Amino acid sequence: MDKEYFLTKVLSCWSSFIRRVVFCVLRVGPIPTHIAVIMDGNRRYAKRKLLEEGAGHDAGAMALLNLIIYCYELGVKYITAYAFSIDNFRRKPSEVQKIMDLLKECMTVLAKIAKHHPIKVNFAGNLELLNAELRDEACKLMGATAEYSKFVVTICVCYCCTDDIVHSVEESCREKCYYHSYIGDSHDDDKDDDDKDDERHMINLVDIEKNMYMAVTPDPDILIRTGDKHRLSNFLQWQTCHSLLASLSTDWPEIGVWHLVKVVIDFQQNYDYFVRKRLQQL
Ligand SMILES: CC(C)=CCC/C(C)=C/CC/C(C)=C/COP(=O)(O)OP(=O)(O)O
Repeated sequence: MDKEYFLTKVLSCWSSFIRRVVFCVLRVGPIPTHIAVIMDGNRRYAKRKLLEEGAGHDAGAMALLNLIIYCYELGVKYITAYAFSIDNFRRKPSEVQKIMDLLKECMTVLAKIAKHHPIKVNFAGNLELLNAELRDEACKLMGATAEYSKFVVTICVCYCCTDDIVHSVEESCREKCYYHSYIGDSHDDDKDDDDKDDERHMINLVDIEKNMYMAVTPDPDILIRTGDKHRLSNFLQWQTCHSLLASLSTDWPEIGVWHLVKVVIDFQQNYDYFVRKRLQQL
């Protein structure tokens, strides 16, 4: 056997063994239910490594797939990734095309994984903005994995949180208008009935949250942003008001298992806060 191949195999078995041991130890404490990620720093990584720009996105896609596997092994139930914002359409056409090609490749890989593991795949965002072929692929994958619930991967494409809010308010208005025209106005003079009627026509928090693209997942416990930037970039700001923000200086393609471990330890050290906030929301 080739010596180099043998050494790589031994190292990979060893690191997978260490990872499993560390995950066992982490599982003694609370494990976050939902981790969301802003994958920043792909182009800077490519530049630093003297690679073509697209190679940074390739490495970023690989890093995402690895993180999905680590989260699955650790027992995190939901992972959500910001793959492409509506604003990203303003980037160079070649870069937009590169990310769309990677999206297609990721769909193929996730579809293969879902054949052997109960993984549900969601795409959140305005999918109307995708080309028809990608949109069909996305819908097919969502349909094929809809029954699974053990582990949920959500890829945010053509997504912006402000767009999600506007879309949800529009959807809620449509529902209420439908209700209004279907039930009809009450014509009696009873003030109590009128007040109840008004309430039924008003949009409330439950309507808005129910109609958001992200309604398929609970709010994230942790939001990780790489690339040494400390902003939300229009990603899940509605859903992250009580989330732990982990801003990492590493570029996305270099995120690894030890970053995940560190972030989860941070979550465990702040766990009382999350429990308190959750109880207040009930
Ligand atoms: C599912 C899927 C398609 C994932 C793989 C591709 C991937 C990592 C997409 C992220 C795209 C993006 C616009 C990242 C922002 O960082 P940037 O690249 O603009 O980095 P910079 O801050 O260095 O410019």
